[in-house]
Amino acid sequence: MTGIGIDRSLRSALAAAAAARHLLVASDYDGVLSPIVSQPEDAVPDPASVAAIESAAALPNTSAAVVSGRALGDLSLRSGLSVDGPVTLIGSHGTESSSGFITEITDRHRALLARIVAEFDAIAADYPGVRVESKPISAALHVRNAAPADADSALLRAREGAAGWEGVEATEGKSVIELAVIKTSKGHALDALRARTGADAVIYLGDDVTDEKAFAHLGPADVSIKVGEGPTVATHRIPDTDAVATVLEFTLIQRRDTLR
Ligand SMILES: O=P(O)(O)OC[C@H]1O[C@H](O[C@H]2O[C@H](CO)[C@@H](O)[C@H](O)[C@H]2O)[C@H](O)[C@@H](O)[C@@H]1O
Repeated sequence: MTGIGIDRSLRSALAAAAAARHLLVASDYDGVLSPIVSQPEDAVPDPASVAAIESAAALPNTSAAVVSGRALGDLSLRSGLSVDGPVTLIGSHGTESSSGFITEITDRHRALLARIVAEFDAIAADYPGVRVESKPISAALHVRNAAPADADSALLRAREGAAGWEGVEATEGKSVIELAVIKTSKGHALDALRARTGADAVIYLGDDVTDEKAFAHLGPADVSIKVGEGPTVATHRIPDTDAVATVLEFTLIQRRDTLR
């Protein structure tokens, strides 16, 4: 793998990061390791990307992580990566880690989450194809499989209703609105990972709105890579999950060369 398919500026940024004393390779899951599909439970990762991440995590002075909006257990199940394994898994948009919740969940949080789920269930019941995903600190209203007018109405009801309740944090992503009962930030999760690993360079790949918080926490020695279309603060862009595998394999080869 020579990095064919990724542009020269990204190749040289990856090579520079791969020469760091300690490298952290971190990636989003949906839309990055796995293509976007109709049903969340059908999201299967590209085996080449997972193999490259696992191989990176096995190298000296090199750490690897997957940072996802999915619940931690679901992320482990879909990715095939163990919660206790060498690749660190972070779920719930940076709020759940393999060592437990980063923020404590109280009875008030649980009660608010139950109200959100009930509200989402009521919305979903009115629009065929709309479904609710319930997670430890949030609920997601998925509209990908609804007729366009129904999808718009369902999202509007969520925006004008529960999204405005006190203590609720709303995030919109790919055909989804998600309401969380505690503040989430993939950026803070990356900061914590950087501090824990002592990484002096971070490579992060993401495709969605919540990944922008991660990109915003990266500095000049890091490499931020947006996957697909849409506005971004990332400094590099690649088209799809095939290119993700190319980037991860190229990074692995560069890192092995550095360590040789
Ligand atoms: O942070 P990520 O790993 O990208 O997770 C973001 C959300 O991903 C999932 O939903 C998205 O992917 C589904 C499967 O491709 C797709 O059907 C859905 O339309 C997308 O919004 C997941 O279900 C959510 O919990 C994550 O927050």
